Amino acid sequence: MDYITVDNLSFSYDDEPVLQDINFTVQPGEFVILTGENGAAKSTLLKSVLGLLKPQEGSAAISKTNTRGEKLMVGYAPQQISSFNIGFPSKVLEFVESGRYQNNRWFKRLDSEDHDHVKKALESVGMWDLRNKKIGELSGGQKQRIALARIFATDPDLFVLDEPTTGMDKESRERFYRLLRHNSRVHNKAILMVTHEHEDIKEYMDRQITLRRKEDSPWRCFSMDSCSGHSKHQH
Ligand SMILES: Nc1ncnc2c1ncn2[C@@H]1O[C@H](COP(=O)(O)OP(=O)(O)OP(=O)(O)O)[C@@H](O)[C@H]1O
Repeated sequence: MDYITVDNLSFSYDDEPVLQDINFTVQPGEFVILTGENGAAKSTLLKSVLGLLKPQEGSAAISKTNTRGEKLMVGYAPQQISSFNIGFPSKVLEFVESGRYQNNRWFKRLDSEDHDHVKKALESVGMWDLRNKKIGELSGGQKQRIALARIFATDPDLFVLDEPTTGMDKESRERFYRLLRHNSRVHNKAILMVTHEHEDIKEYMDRQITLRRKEDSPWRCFSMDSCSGHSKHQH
């Protein structure tokens, strides 16, 4: 079963072709990174996968159900997620807890398991100690971390993350990658993450998809290994 299926996708902005003939799949349990230089249309590809942009040719689809036959939940972190403004709830802990409520599967009073989950999510981004802070008092980088913690708290089946570690130091990044790897290997989640830091991530990820182009043509998947849709990943 594939959580993401991209099939011969081509996309243009106002007749300006940016992506051509993209093919790949992402399966549950896989941690896949998407790389390419600035302007390689990585964000455009993520938005096409999510259905926020409609490709002119081909298709991108997300499975409607997870491996247990339930509605598949997606956790999306767009670029510059830290620029969000929040009215209520205003405290870090409440904000992350609200992610736990948002998921319909958890539409009940939060129990100790939920509180554990929220605590782990905040610890994973190094923000547990600041749980009682008001969001308005946080720096941009701290807002980014709690936004990611909230996504973890919703417990999605599929993570779609656009440069989530921007501004994090190496130690924080590695802690974040470890958490993603744990989510994919142990909990069978799928991860598609745009990143520039492909050196220190190599030991954590399963597969890398790179967008490159030849001369003036639009961006394409580079490397048939990662773009052919056949994963080497074993469950
Ligand atoms: N809404 C838009 N309208 C027109 N062109 C756009 C739009 N959004 C992006 N582009 C152009 O499409 C190309 C791909 O942009 P995109 O943001 O997807 O690339 P990216 O690989 O995510 O870049 P970066 O690494 O800098 O974040 C760029 O040339 C960009 O200028």
